[in-house]
Amino acid sequence: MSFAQQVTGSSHDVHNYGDVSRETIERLQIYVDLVLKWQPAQNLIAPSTIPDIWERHVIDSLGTKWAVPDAKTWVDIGSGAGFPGIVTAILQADDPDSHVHFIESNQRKVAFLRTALRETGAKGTVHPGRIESVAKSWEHGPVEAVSARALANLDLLLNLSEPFWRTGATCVFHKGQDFQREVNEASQRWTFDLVERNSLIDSTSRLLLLSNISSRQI
Ligand SMILES: C[S@@+](CC[C@H](N)C(=O)[O-])C[C@H]1O[C@@H](n2cnc3c(N)ncnc32)[C@H](O)[C@@H]1O
Repeated sequence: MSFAQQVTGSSHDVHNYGDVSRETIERLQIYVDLVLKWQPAQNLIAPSTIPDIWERHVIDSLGTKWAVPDAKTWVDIGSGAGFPGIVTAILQADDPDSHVHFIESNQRKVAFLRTALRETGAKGTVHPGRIESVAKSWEHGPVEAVSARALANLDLLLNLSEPFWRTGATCVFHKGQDFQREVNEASQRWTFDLVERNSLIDSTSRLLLLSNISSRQI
């Protein structure tokens, strides 16, 4: 059975979660088709999640942009196959002032992300390399939000994204059921204002929105 044949959900499922235009649905479909096409060679997502790609990856990623709807400029760190960054870029594809920057160290995923941007018509720039070095030599101005999913614990995420939140970005981090322990640990090194949002697909997971961040070690 091909990967496409394994998929149980469809683009129509997106309508159960929010108001999304026909053009956005079409772009999301192009993106999902591309992930499935590249999956055999690139192993972009965990094979066990392919049947649920719409819910587990696409719909889960919609929550990022919807959590900070006014943010137009984003950095998505450790982008992988583009969840949530490509979904964010697709949601704001019609806004001429919007832009998503992707930072990814794996060259094959960099190639995939560039192809996904081109084929969906979403706006963004892919920065190949490690977050630590790309962020430290950042020359693209401040961004309004920084996103990450399945990358690192909260303490490390705050370290990695410091060059972006220092210039005013709100952090939007997807976190699993261990989120409270991560918040407690990170609170020992950082102060921040925190808003918790339920994940769109899973009542035990959260989207953590952090702002007014500073280090306790001065
Ligand atoms: C587990 S994947 C998650 C990808 C995507 N955010 C998702 O949720 O599907 C983590 C990705 O981050 C990338 N990555 C990990 N550490 C990195 C670093 N220090 N700099 C840049 N990319 C990194 C890996 O190459 C990988 O593609």
